[in-house]
Amino acid sequence: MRLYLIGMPGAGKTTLGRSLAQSYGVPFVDLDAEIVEREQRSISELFVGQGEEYFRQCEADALRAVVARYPVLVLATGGGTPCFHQNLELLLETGLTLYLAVPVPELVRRLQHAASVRPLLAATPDAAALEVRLRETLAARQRFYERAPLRCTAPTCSPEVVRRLVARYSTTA
Ligand SMILES: Nc1ncnc2c1ncn2[C@@H]1O[C@H](COP(=O)(O)OP(=O)(O)OP(=O)(O)O)[C@@H](O)[C@H]1O
Ligand SMILES: O=C(O)C1=C[C@@H](O)[C@@H](O)[C@H](O)C1
Ligand SMILES: [Mg+2]
Repeated sequence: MRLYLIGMPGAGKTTLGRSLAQSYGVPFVDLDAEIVEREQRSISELFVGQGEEYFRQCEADALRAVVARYPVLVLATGGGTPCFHQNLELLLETGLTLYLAVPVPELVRRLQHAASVRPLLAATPDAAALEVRLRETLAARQRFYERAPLRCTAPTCSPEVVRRLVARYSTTA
């Protein structure tokens, strides 16, 4: 089975994805890392140098390549992945998608020292500006994220909790 993690920047897709994959004993792929590998440039270089549209095309291409290569994996998507190029439809058709729902104040706590390396959050000089940016972004993305059949709400999103959710879903679906 392919398990896809979606959610806002800072939701913990990479962190949780890596430990979930380890506990299932299946490959872990981070889509942002995959894009960097394919393009041989950092996410910031792609965003700033080529623009968001170019980045979104790289992201869509990388997603399709990963899905074709791995019948079984845990995939940490990028924060915007489900919102462009029919990527959400692909995720819903080819695997089980879990939305990591984390309240904005918690995202601010996690990201305030790391926003500058995230291009979409780069121009946020302080926590208040970061919070505004995150709220706007979430408002635009929620309708995509909420189509995931599974959702886990912080602070309970441990690998154990997610494994239970997946097991319950798999026996009832
Ligand atoms: N459950 C958690 N509790 C507290 N902090 C966490 C938790 N999960 C992740 N973090 C911290 O939050 C930050 C962001 O986590 P992570 O990089 O996994 O998020 P992400 O969803 O992959 O973000 P992005 O979309 O930017 O790639 C990291 O500093 C990480 O250590
Ligand atoms: O939320 C977003 O749109 C992004 C999140 C990151 O994971 C990267 O995919 C990139 O910085 C864009
Ligand atoms: Mg990540």
